[in-house]
Amino acid sequence: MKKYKVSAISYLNTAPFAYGLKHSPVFNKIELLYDYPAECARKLSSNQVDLSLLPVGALSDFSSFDIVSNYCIGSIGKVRSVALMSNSNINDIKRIYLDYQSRTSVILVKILCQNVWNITPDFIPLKPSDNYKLLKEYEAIVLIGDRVFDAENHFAYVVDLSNEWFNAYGLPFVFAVWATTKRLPKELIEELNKGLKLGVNSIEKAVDEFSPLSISREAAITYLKQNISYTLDDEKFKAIKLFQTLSAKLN
Ligand SMILES: C=C(O[C@@H]1C=C(C(=O)O)C=C[C@H]1O)C(=O)O
Repeated sequence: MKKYKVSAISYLNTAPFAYGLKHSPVFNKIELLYDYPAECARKLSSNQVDLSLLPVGALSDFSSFDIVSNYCIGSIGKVRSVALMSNSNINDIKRIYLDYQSRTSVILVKILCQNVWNITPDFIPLKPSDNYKLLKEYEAIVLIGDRVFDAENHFAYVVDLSNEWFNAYGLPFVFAVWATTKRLPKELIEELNKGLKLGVNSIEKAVDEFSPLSISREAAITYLKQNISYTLDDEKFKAIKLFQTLSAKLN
């Protein structure tokens, strides 16, 4: 039987989903791939996979798609793992390096610069080989995922982008949704969602299976339970809409 290819995010925040899928009947029908978010988007748009945990910032790449789950990678207030880091105050930042792994947070930071902080820095893509420890004064970096757990210790200023969004708009934030460009069987989608549900209810076990874990087991559990919000509810759909409206208005 042909297996459906699924591109999931390789970070700790997706560990519960991966755990749930691996320990459910749906795992016989899928091949689970682990990619960084920008790759999840690229693989879906180039037809290399059937389903992705798709960064919301990449939704505009697709003329049509279906969101197939009421689970997502979201947050309500502080997310911890999506940060603007620098050694100078926000108002003094002249240049922001943008994580090549991200499609959503690199847009979110531009929305915040334009609408909330009122600053106009230059934006420069960060290369995989760049070393964030060499950042100059007046420069900042947006990083996402587990690398933030180490990087945040090297900077005087760490701004949580999801928290800034929450304070400005009073809404949760959605980083990625389960999306497809194909017509997938209803039964597969149902089984997928059962797997995702199992995962969201098995956070401790998901952490124990995830490696390498770059923070303590307790910190990982707290992060997944308190910072990541997995349900895609009406408020989160509102947030996606606002994000899309504001990104269309970027200079
Ligand atoms: C919460 C996070 O959100 C991530 C950020 C994304 C992006 O910026 O494109 C996409 C998916 C999420 O994994 C994180 O990476 O820590």
